[in-house]
Amino acid sequence: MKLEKSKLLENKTIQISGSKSISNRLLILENLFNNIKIGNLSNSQDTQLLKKALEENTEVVDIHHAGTAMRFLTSYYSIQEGKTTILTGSKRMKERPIKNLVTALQNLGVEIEYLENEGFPPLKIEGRKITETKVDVPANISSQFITSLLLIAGKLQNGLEINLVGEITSRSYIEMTLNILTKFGIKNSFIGNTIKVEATNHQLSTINYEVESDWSSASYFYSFAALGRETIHLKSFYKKSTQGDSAIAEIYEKFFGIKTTFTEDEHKLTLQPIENFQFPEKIMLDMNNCPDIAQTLCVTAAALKIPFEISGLGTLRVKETDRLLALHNELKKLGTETEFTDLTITSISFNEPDDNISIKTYQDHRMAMAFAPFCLIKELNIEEEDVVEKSYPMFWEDLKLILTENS
Ligand SMILES: O=C(O)C1=C[C@@H](OP(=O)(O)O)[C@@H](O)[C@H](O)C1
Ligand SMILES: C=C(OP(=O)(O)O)C(=O)O
Repeated sequence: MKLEKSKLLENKTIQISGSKSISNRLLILENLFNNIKIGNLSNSQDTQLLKKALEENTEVVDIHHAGTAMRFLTSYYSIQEGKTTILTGSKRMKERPIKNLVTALQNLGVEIEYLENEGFPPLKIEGRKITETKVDVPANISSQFITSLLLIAGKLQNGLEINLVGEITSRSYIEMTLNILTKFGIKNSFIGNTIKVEATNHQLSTINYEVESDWSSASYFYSFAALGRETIHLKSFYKKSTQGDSAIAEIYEKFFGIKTTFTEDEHKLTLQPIENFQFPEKIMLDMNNCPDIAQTLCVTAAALKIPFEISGLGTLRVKETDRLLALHNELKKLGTETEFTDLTITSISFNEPDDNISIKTYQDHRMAMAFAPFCLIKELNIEEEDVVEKSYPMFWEDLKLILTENS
């Protein structure tokens, strides 16, 4: 996608589709408990793939790049008694770890076989009735393993007690899952490192669940507002969100002077630049709780030439691509040199951007969307633009509503 140097139009409103994370949890629960009417379901490819897999119920399921779908379905198929499922995905999915989840399910009595490499998809899953009640799960690689078990926990004969071992990563996503279980009437507790979910054999009453729009998608508009210094409105969001990425509002107010106000009746956010805002000398931030907005922030900071040191990023290396390496490579083209470890990325220097910038996206939707706001500074090309489909298929269309190609 060739993006000309553009200006941000004033006071435009963007309607963002439902949260991918919430939608994917609801689809699994809907299938297990059948008591929900979902509104504003995510239009992301990941959600569509999960929906299709659940509807078609075939023997071989290819989930492409959808990490949550891969992880959530692993537990889901584990309790489909008497059914054998082969669960596979894209080339990258076969490099994304799943061992901690598979071992937990094996310890609960499920038969799961690795069909290619030990610890990675594809998997052959023999569905079973799980009667065991306790399991240990290392919590430092991906919170999706824990959510996956939590989503089936209420359906197990005796409920489930999960002991989280080690440091807990992406904790906000575990809390989101528990919050949704509570809304469903599935009793749970999270004390210290132990999560307990009660068996839910009784009939649950039907609920209407209106999915809040996706805060990870909203993050790109915070970046546009920070660079373009015009007001943008976003719908449909709630004041108290269950999405950890809603931290973007506080982060962008503190570091980039973008104030968020909320209009209750319209579920609308207004992102308004604070006049004469004094940018910080350095941004130091732990983003372990909101890893999906780390790329957004790094590009905004790079574009504004604000030094940054972002930590808590261990999971970035095993997402759609190695996001730390991808950021390091592509920020260079914007003139920003960085260094990174397994957990951090730090800016070293800011120079002039390249003449002809062409950003590689490494099959990662967030690389494409995070770099797009740089068009407010200089024209650039975003390679393989279709990657945005994974979470935000309308992204390029929506940009047309807020940009004028006019330097
Ligand atoms: O549970 C979820 O919906 C997600 C959890 C996070 O993954 P990790 O726990 O692997 O960091 C996040 O990055 C992903 O986009 C969605
Ligand atoms: C990491 C992501 O997704 P997943 O792990 O579900 O593939 C993401 O959307 O940024």
